[in-house]
Amino acid sequence: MAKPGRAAPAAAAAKALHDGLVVASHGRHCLVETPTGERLICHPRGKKSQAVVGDRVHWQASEDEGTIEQVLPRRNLFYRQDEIRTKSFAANLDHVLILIAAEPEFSEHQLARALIAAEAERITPIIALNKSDLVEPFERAWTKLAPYRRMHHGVLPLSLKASGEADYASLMKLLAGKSTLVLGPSGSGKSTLTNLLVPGATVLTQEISQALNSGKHTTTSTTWYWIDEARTTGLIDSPGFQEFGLNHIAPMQLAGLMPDIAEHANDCKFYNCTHLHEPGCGVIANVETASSGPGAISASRYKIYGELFAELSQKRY
Ligand SMILES: Nc1nc2c(ncn2[C@@H]2O[C@H](COP(=O)(O)OP(=O)(O)OP(=O)(O)O)[C@@H](O)[C@H]2O)c(=O)[nH]1
Ligand SMILES: [Zn+2]
Repeated sequence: MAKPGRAAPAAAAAKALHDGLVVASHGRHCLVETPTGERLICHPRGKKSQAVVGDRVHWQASEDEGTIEQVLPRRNLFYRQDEIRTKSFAANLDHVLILIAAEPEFSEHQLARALIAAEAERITPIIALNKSDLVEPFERAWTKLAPYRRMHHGVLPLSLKASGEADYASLMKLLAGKSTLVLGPSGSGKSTLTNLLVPGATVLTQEISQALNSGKHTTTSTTWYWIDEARTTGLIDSPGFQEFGLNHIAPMQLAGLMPDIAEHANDCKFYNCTHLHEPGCGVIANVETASSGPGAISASRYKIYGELFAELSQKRY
């Protein structure tokens, strides 16, 4: 039997805290990557501090798996919240890339909601419109996106299937050295994009979800991929773009989170203007009309503002 004094260094080694990055999560299990690139399954310690993809953690070894001892402070957390639950997508993001396509037709509401959620966490949104090879539907979608092309950083046109190489270059200009969450409705080309940027991503995802769920076939969970070998550019894939709940946002915050509306929200007569009906409202005065010039707030964006304001005012606490 080892003398008590001898056991101390081994016990200390087992208790050592290591740095890690959460690269996938399934239920309460996570896949954690070490600074040298090894990956291991970790479980949270107790009920608190559920880690999400993108989290930096301190973990401790326990046999061949690990325990997450601490989730380090996050710089942001991208999530949606409806009446029933909160769903966290990922933490510590530089960008949210919203991928929509000429076909199937995208929902402007959904797009506006995702942009507001990104803005609320100070994450730079990038909008990309895929399938530019489908000329007519692309033209229609491009026109519908006019207010969005003037905001944020414009809209990036893509044709992921037809001109992958050129798209790879234009995407990498924006994404290099950053961590980016990809979101988009079904059929917009998310898998095509992920496989273009990370060849073999689909296979990797299957392996990860099997590891996290003891080999059972599961729906894909949120997964972090490295685009480059040096592991500086991260791409995060996440299922689920429907029902983008914004219950965590107060109605009076909304205008500030919609850049085209925010631009005029300081020109109102009343400091607590809701921009819905007040006289002397800078927003209402700038909503596009038949005779308004460029730079006006689009009627569809103002309508979405009103609908969201009503929805968020009704929420129950
Ligand atoms: N015409 C055209 N089709 C494309 C383009 N990019 C992707 N597609 C097609 O669009 C369909 C959907 O692409 P996916 O990459 O599977 O889309 P997804 O967003 O992953 O879809 P889900 O798996 O349903 O979430 C596929 O049939 C692709 O081949 C493009 O640039 N042009
Ligand atoms: Zn106003």
